[in-house]
Amino acid sequence: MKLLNVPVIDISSFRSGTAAQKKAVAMQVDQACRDIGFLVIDGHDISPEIIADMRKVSRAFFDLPLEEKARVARPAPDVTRGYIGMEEESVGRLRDPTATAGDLNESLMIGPVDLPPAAYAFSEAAGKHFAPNLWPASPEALRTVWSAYYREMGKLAQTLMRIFALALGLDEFYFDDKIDKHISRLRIRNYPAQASVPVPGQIRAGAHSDYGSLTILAAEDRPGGLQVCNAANEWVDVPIVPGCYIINIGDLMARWTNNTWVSTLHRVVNPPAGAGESSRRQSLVFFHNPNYDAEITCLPTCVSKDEMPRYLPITSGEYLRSAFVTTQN
Ligand SMILES: O=C(O)CCC(=O)C(=O)O
Ligand SMILES: [Fe+2]
Repeated sequence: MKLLNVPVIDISSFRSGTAAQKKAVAMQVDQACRDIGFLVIDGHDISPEIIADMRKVSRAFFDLPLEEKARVARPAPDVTRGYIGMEEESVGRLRDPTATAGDLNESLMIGPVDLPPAAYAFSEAAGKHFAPNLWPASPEALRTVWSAYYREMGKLAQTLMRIFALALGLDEFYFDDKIDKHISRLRIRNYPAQASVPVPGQIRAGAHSDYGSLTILAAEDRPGGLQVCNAANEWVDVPIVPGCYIINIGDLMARWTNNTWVSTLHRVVNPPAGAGESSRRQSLVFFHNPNYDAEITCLPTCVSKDEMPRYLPITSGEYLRSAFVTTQN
């Protein structure tokens, strides 16, 4: 029986357990990634303080007047840095070109905070994956807090990729050298309370799947939250468990696994009319992406000898570049 709801998995015994305990965690993760593409993890070691600091400085940024926020506006559609205002993007448009209403959130986004050597980071193949970050002048602490959080997310993503490797029957460290110069993005989304009724079809974030290897999301339990489309084609709420992260795999991981794992559609729905100020919601979203020169070629354990892989090999950087250009997300 396929999982139709998102499971909660404690990964602490992967970090400190025996080989058998690590394998047991990996097997649970494998089932979640095959069946629904989402899991909630407990037992990560990210401190509650850094999450609270992230929430505080990010909220202070979104509370600034629009002119201030616009000083760090995204410089061009294919540069995934900076501020994107309310209704400026529609993440559902790629799958549904009739989804013309803009999403009811605003966001601020950064890329890598520690650069690899210039010859690698600024080569032609690197494209804009190491474009400079646009740091707002206020709040002053944002840069330090966000940089520290980005680094923490990179470490947690490495642990998750090790779990993924075991789950896929590979050596635990299989992905390590493919993610040691990762081109991940950290994006904080602010979903304000809704003072007026949205236009038909307009929601907080339209139905989409993520692009990269995996996403690490700290959500908030507020009216108008995250839903995932399960294997029975029903929208189910993703559980918000205090202190836990929501993890999902992206399209690149599905491709890497030859669709053994699923990158599922998800969306953020509106709060009920009149829900009031308590429906303001903030998401800390870390989109993990492998090194730009990592070859995304069908994993050896995801295809049998007499079968052809479904996809041609492509580099992570080229795959993501074309996804950003298509959707301007
Ligand atoms: O805010 C959320 O809960 C999810 C946001 C999301 O799916 C995304 O940013 O890709
Ligand atoms: Fe998403």
